[in-house]
Amino acid sequence: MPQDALPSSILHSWQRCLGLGLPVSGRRHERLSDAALAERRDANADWLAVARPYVETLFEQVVDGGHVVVLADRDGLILDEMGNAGFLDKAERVALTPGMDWGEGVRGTNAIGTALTLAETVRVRGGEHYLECNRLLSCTASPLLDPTGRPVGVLDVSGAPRKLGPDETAAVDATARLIERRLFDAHAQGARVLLLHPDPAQLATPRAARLAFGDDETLIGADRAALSLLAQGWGAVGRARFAELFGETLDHWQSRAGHGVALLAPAAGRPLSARLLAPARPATAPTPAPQQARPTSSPPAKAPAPEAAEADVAGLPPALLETARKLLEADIPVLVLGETGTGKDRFARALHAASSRRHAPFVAVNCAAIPDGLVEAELFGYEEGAFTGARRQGSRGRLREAHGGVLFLDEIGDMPLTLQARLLRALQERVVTPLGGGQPQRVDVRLVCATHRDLRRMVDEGAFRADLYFRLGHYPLRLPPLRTRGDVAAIAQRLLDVQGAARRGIALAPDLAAAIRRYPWPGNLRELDNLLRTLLALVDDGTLLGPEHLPETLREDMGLCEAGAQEPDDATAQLLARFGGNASAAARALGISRSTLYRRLRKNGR
Ligand SMILES: Nc1ncnc2c1ncn2[C@@H]1O[C@H](COP(=O)(O)OP(=O)(O)OP(=O)(O)O)[C@@H](O)[C@H]1O
Repeated sequence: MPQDALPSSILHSWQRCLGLGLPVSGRRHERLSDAALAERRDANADWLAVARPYVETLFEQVVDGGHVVVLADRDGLILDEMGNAGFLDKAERVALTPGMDWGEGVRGTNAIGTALTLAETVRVRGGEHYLECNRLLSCTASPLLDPTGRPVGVLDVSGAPRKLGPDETAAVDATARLIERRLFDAHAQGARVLLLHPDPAQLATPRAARLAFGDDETLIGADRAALSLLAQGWGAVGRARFAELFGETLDHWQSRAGHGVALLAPAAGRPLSARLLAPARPATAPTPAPQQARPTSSPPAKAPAPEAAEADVAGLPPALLETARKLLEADIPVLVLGETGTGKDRFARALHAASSRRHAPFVAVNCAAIPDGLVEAELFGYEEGAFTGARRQGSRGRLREAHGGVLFLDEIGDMPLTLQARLLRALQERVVTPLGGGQPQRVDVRLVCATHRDLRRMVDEGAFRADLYFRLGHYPLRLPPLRTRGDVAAIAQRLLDVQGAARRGIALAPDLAAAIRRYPWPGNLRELDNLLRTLLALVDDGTLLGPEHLPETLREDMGLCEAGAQEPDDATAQLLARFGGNASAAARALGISRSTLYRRLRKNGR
């Protein structure tokens, strides 16, 4: 064999097949009976349910009619296949169909079997297949590992050799990693999850590596990126303690870092930025065996701040929260700008939870919700009998209530002009004098303000005091509208997960995910979050959320109504009728996604 004529991975695979005495003409292999195949699918039901929605998306992305997308189990037995009818026929001829075994020892060098043997993404083109009959295929497969490093199955895209471009490998690999991420999330429920990356700005992106730790600080799950950052192998999972990996206990690190970004120094490798995710629900780690019980001297794990978890799912760069935290700690007022519903209030609470003042009060005042005449009394307090209607014993005022903690002035743009001067004075002098002539009181508050208004324009128009604006707006932070926060469907998926959708077997169908990506979300996170909460309240466990679950008004706004209005052609109408009008079931029977079915209906109906 001339050097470099073949990738070494293929050459070694050929040598393994030769060693097994496999004839290149192949042997006959029986298809598994329907009953046995159903049993194998049952045994793999958990990860198949996670993987299937991603397979549909991959199918839509890469498949041009000449390909199939395949899911096989960890032995290489094909469980599921999705493809265009024309190519399915071809696949059938080479037995690339459910119930057939594509392990390397049976079917020679091929993407499914060889990817499982090597535990890495593999591309096998045409003549690189060991069996002659498979040389009409070009395939890319990536093994799916659970967070302990155990292969659960394999994802494969196969087609005619000419039709596969270099992109397939990247798409298959990326989809496999997404599926593994979901397997990790399911596995790590209730555990402490650590995000890691050399660059802190990447911690909020899918590039962040992940580790999960059990109650006794043992590593119970990891992804490949995390292990490679720590120069560890899969053997560390289930064995290594946090302290062995990082030289201090997790409880200790957590008491220092909370849920903010902080540096961690791995025993091997360079320092990394890290952040602890707050679990979505109270930890339910298995009860430790008595001899493993945590020593009573170690500090108890801190209850996670729910606000921190919520800020995390909103697709905000963590650098934003970190910048705000630094301003707050330096006693510089934090001004948060953003359209309505972008999460300014939540952000302010997350900031408090991430700050050194998290155990001191967080006092929120909505300046737009208090009648003009009462804002002053509300903020500064009053002495007994200061004005008609005042409470007998007077009031301390919200500024003093926030003493030692954080005062959050929401809708600061709605504060009456007259009061702005008084607020400015209080901020400068750090003293408040209650209405009705009480003693001046010193206050120590850190200030966070928010508004959806354009304060600078208000200053130009004389509706907001310039001196107060310059006092508050040293470094305004703008929360981006939802439509510009990257993949809105991924944010929706995470919101669903936080609300327990995964536990109930509820997932987003690809066509709803696509509609969510297209829609501009004028009400931002409020609109998306409320919609998802409502859908979760309405649907049964195990539902694949599709456009049909949306309220009609939103379907119209999202432009999703026309498909139903078309006249389907006879054949498709009959098929739909056979499935009682259930488009999902009809699409599944055809091995296509529902949106492809609708597209086909529209085309044929015209
Ligand atoms: N980080 C988040 N995670 C999940 N949901 C969020 C998040 N931030 C905001 N939301 C959703 O949006 C709603 C509104 O959030 P919030 O009150 O913080 O927004 P806002 O920008 O202050 O709105 P407004 O300008 O109208 O006062 C919340 O009740 C919640 O449903």
